[in-house]
Amino acid sequence: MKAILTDIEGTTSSIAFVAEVLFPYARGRLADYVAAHPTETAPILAEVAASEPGDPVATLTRWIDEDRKATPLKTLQGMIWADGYAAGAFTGHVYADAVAGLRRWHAAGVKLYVFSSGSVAAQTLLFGHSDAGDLTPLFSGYFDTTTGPKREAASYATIAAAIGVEASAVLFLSDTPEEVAAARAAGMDALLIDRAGGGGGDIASFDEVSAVRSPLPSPAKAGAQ
Ligand SMILES: CSCCC(=O)C(=O)COP(=O)(O)O
Ligand SMILES: [Mg+2]
Repeated sequence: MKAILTDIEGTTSSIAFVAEVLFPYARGRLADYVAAHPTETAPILAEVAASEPGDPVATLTRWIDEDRKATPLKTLQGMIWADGYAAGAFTGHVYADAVAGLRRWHAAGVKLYVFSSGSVAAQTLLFGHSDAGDLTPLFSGYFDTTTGPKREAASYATIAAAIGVEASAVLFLSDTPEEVAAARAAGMDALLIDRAGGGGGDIASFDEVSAVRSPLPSPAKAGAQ
C-alpha cells in the first residue's frame, strides 16, 4: 500500500460537525457574504443561475438544506468557513483514531491524500484548524469534485494518475458504499467505514484498518516504537 485516500464527512470527521456546525454557519452568512464579496462570488452565482433559474442565493440556501454536493456551493461554503476558522468560531472535528492513524501511516511513509465533496480550500481549512492542531503536514494532496464525482470510477482513476501510483496501491476509506464501489471499480482497494458500528461496514474506526490490511502499522506496534 503506497497511498491512502480518505473521505472526510463520516470518515475522518463526524457527520454532526458538518451538518450542525459547518452547514448552519455558511447558511446563516450566505446572503451577507455574497453582498460583501460581489467580485469573488459573481462567477459562483452565475454558475448556479445557469443550472437553475431564479435567485441564486435562494437556490444555494436550498442546496445546503438538501445537502447537495454541487461544486459551486462547496466553493462558496469554503470561502465562508474561512471566516469562521479565522475567527475561532469552531475548529475542524477529526476523530482521535483518525488523527492517530494518519500520523502513524505518515510516519510509516504512506502518502496521504483527501478526496471530499468539500472544496480543497475547505479541506485544508478543516485539517489546518483541527481539534488536534494543524494536520496539513501529514497530507500530500487534496482532491474535490473538480476532479470528478465521488461516485464515478473515472474520478478515482484520475486521482491515481495524478498522484503517480497504480490504483491497486491506493487504499480508499469512505462511509459511503457508492464511493467505495466506484473506487473498487477503478482498481483501488477500498474499505467502508461505519462509525456507528452497526456491522454494515468493513471497519468502525481507523484503528481497525491494520487488522484488515496487515502491511499497515497497527496502533499497538506504533505505540511500542
Ligand atoms: C471539507 S469539509 C466540508 C465537508 C463537506 O462540505 C462535505 O460535503 C463532505 O462530504 P464528504 O465527501 O467529505 O463526505
Ligand atoms: Mg463521506
